[in-house]
Amino acid sequence: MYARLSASALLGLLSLANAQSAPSGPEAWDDAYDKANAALAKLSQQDKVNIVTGVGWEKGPCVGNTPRISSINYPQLCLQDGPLGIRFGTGTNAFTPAIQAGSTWDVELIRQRGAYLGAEAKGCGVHVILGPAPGPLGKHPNGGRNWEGFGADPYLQGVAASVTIEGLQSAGVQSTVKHFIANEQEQNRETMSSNVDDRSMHELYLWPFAEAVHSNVAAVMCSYNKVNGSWACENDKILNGYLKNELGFKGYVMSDWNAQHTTNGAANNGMDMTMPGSDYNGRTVLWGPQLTSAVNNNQVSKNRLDDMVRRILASWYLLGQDKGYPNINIKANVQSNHKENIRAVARDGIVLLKNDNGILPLQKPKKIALVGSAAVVNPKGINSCVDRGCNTGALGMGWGSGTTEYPYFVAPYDAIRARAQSDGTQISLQDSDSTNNVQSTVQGADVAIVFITADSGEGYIKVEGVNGDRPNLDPWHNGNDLVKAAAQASKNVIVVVHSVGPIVLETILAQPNVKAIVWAGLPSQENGNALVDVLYGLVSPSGKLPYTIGKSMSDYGIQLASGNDDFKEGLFIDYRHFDKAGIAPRYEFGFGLSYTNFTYSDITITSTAKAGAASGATVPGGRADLFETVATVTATITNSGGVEGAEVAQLYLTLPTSGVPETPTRQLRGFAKLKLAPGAKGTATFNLRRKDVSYWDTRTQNWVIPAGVFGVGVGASSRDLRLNGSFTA
Ligand SMILES: OC[C@H]1O[C@@H](O[C@H]2[C@H](O)[C@@H](O)[C@H](O[C@H]3[C@H](O)[C@@H](O)[C@H](O)O[C@@H]3CO)O[C@@H]2CO)[C@H](O)[C@@H](O)[C@@H]1O
Repeated sequence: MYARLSASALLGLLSLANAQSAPSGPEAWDDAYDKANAALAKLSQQDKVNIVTGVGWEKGPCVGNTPRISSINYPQLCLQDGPLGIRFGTGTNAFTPAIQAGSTWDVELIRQRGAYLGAEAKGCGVHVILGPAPGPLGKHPNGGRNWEGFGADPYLQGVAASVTIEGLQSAGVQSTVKHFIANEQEQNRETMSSNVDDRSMHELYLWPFAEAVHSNVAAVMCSYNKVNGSWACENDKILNGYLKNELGFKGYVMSDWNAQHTTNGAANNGMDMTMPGSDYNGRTVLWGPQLTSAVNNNQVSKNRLDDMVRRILASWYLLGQDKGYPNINIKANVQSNHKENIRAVARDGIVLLKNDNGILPLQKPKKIALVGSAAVVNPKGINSCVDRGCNTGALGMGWGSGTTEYPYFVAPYDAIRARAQSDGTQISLQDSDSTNNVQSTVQGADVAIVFITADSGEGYIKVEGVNGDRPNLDPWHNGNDLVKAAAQASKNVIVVVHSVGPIVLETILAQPNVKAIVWAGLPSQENGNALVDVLYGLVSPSGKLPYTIGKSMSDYGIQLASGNDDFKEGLFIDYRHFDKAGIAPRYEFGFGLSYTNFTYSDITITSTAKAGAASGATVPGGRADLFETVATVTATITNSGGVEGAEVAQLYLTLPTSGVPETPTRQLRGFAKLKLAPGAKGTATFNLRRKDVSYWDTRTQNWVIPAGVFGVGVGASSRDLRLNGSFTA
């Protein structure tokens, strides 16, 4: 269980004071279901079919729409992307992408991000926001849509998705967690089968969805791919088996856009709403009149249709959307002060990877050289590429349906120039990626800051030959050569990386004059401001990597599937693979430097964990006792350096080996971010729930706490465990 933290908590709590409280607890649904049942009794069969069928692609104000049902005052329902903002909005913000939010490891900042996005959605009359997206989980370091989620670990994804949903729904908006499930790559996503074993499904891919259901998420979006041979949107095992029965999901399942394949298969196997209701040409419609015929012919039961409608109406009532919800206006001006959260997430997600001789923070240099096209704003305009489908100028997010329009964009050059003016620093700028002029740009500068990028996105857009997933982990635009050229001309090179995911840094690290690497991730509209905050030491960097940076792509031990994917790596993705294979990463999962130092001391462990299987009633998310605390670990963190900073203390658990099938060496099971003044101490508290100390037993189909000794490691990264202890179950 994650621990609550002090960094940003106050800001978050103050800003949420006016928000509605999020629906919580299993009882939250009871009242909603009573209302839904009363409304259902007033509906004709045609009304019911209308509630479950989108009106067709581009036939309404939102990316997804269902018709108004006046007899129960049910509105034209508006479903809109996405995970970081209101797609196609003009008076909205472009929130920081989820991968950057994951990189902050700051629970309250992430919750606030959700609440602010929810407030913007509600202000636009959007009933259903299509996010968050903890699927893909990130098993492929080059997966095109990984940046839409929070990082390559189910626990981190689960915590971040949960608090995002709680934030969104506290604003009165229905949240949709997606893409369900095992949609890990863009290549062939609409034809392939993800063949996943039962244990990996539970311990990796289903985990964040279970946490989302536990947070009472209103909707789940089924994905394009097949799962173990049948389409995700008509897959009885995953929709009825896992989601509705095992996890006790009370909301509704909507299709990804055009992910439905058959009328009856989808209806009879657990899908509840079809989106957008037609294909992109408006020709093929699988529900609507077809569903009516199927019900009239008894191919789909009336009970099943009622169940779909009841789930959709219950979610609408759960969020209180039956009372005074704003009219739909995607163009409403709803930005408020939300850019403060966007800057904070962009800044606190920056990971300092290298800082030789304390070159950072900058101390009023006389002259700075800025090198690279990513230093400046896209010269064609900040929103010139549809769904951000280009990598031109400074990078703020990946591309695809999970993007939104930027209301403004502060590029690194804009923010550094403003700071330089007040410091009296001279700036020379090269806003191209050509190596020819680097020497002259850099000449006479105290430091040269080189900007490099890597981009990816959704497969319906191709950017510079990339069809969504990246073909390699190299920087784009000749980034290695650009850094080399700068390092030949300057003794003090700082590399700033804006990237959707890992880049292989070996060429860059081979340049002795590269003194610092600032992993600035995907900072959205506050790109430059966030960077200046860190470069100049207005804050100490406090982000930690939400994925592993390997020394080569082959070190990840995984390749995109060209046909079906048998998920042969099982549980061993990202750091779990590096640990098992004994491969030293370049920068490990959870790594990040600071301008100060933290020392770890005084670990305490108390446990009531007893070996055995989970039991008890099913609540949203699974059996009730899975969410009960069975062990508590505390550690003292001291800021032993000279400046204020925030540390993300991480807890990794090692299960007993005897009697348990092969399990990763260690797995993240808790984290706490503590903001500490120089000399100050704080306590990181990790509450481990039954689920956190269990494995999925495929034989008994249950979570089991194994008998034996559990290893507990607490530290600054997955490979820097400063305190160790154990407990026995
Ligand atoms: O937006 C809702 C969900 O849609 C999926 O992405 C789709 C995206 O929204 C849509 O704009 C895009 O449409 C293009 C279509 O694929 C292409 O064939 C046609 O030529 O052009 C269309 C317009 O650009 O299709 C996307 C799916 O392929 C997302 O997966 C999901 O996450 C969104 O929430």
